[in-house]
Amino acid sequence: MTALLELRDLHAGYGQTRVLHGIDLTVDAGGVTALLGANGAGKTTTLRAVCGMVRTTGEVTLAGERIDNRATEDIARRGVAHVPDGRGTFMELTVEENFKLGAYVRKDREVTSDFEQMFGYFPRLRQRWKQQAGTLSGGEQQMLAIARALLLRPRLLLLDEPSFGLAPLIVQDIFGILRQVREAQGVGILIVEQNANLALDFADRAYLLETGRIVVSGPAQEIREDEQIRRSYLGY
Ligand SMILES: Nc1ncnc2c1ncn2[C@@H]1O[C@H](COP(=O)(O)OP(=O)(O)OP(=O)(O)O)[C@@H](O)[C@H]1O
Repeated sequence: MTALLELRDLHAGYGQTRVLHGIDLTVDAGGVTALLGANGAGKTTTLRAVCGMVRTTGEVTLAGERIDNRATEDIARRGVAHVPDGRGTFMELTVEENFKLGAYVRKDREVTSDFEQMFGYFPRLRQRWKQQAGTLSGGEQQMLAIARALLLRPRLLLLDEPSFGLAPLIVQDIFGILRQVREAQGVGILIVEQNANLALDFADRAYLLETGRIVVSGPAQEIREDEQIRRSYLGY
């Protein structure tokens, strides 16, 4: 399979604080890669590094093209959509306005049919169309954030803890939809999750990050079935 995203010897940090110390990671085209690790390991920073929100050294390659240290907007135009932790929706705007912002970089006329496609995935968003995003439930906000990212028609979707703070049934719903999206749109996904079980179930490939370094990597299924890895790193 061709690599969609490749990180090679990636270093990143904030000012004097170095957070990532040489990460190698791959997302296959149409594949799902999970990035796991304890609080503060550098998972969010890795996603930020991919979409140009922190300064990096090393290589970030999207479908064979270097994107490291480009502007965030330029990276978005090349097909990278980011659903940050805290959802990244515009809380004071309505669902409709958030949808329109999601599609803002698109110049084609198919946006309206993509709105319909999003309603197919997330019927509740149609019912909440004129509602302010800040007044939606946590699950609806996560759905809106994912829909908004998908309206970019990304090649790569970066998801930062999509299950955070949500009830188990909603989480199941959202992951069910992510599976459909992956099949229907062939989008590659890099997902950060505290819920290792959930992420390993969803992903084909996984990496375990510890204080800015990858300590375990491999097929998600193998990691899920490895009792020693589970006990040492995942705490279950
Ligand atoms: N804007 C920032 N300025 C300075 N340090 C930061 C900033 N953001 C994160 N850090 C530091 O970088 C380190 C890694 O943080 P990061 O958010 O990437 O970890 P994480 O693995 O995503 O953790 P969590 O699961 O808690 O979100 C932490 O020590 C954190 O304090």
